[in-house]
Amino acid sequence: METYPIAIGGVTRHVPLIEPLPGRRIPLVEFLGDPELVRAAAEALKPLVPSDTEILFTTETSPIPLTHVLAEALGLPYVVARRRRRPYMEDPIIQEVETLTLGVGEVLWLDRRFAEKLLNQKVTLVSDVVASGETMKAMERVVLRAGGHVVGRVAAFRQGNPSLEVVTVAELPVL
Ligand SMILES: Nc1ncnc2[nH]cnc12
Repeated sequence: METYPIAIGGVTRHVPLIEPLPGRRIPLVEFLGDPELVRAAAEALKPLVPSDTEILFTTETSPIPLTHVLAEALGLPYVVARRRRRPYMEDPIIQEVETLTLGVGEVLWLDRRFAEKLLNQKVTLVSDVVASGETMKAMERVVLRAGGHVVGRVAAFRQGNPSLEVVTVAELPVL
């Protein structure tokens, strides 16, 4: 399989090049199962999180370890939006995502007991890769609908030109 070198915080990985849509090849970032890469990215992101942040907000799945390590380093709690409905969810916030970066339509689900943690809180959104920006936009909608305030948006990697302002550490090419 063809690979591409990505680097963040002094750590390099040779990751698969995938073609989610014809004619558009992207390096596939994967934080799951890679504590060294997660730690390097979290260290690099830490100073970029606004200092008035009270809670972090992310989505399944790859950004979870990154957000966990970042939350620990900052001493902050975090909340995770799911990408599927879970049977135990009560009165969840359901938010559509208009994303085609990975070739799939998405929906974010946030159980009410976690939505309540965002109420009146200053929230920073955390992602692994921001490409179109549509996932971040949907995350922002979830926070607003939960009664929180977005004070920051951070992602480890930027790819192309996201449609909203996001602070990132490193750049990924679209090949
Ligand atoms: N290149 C990428 N790797 C992993 N997740 C992504 N989400 C959007 N772009 C991605």
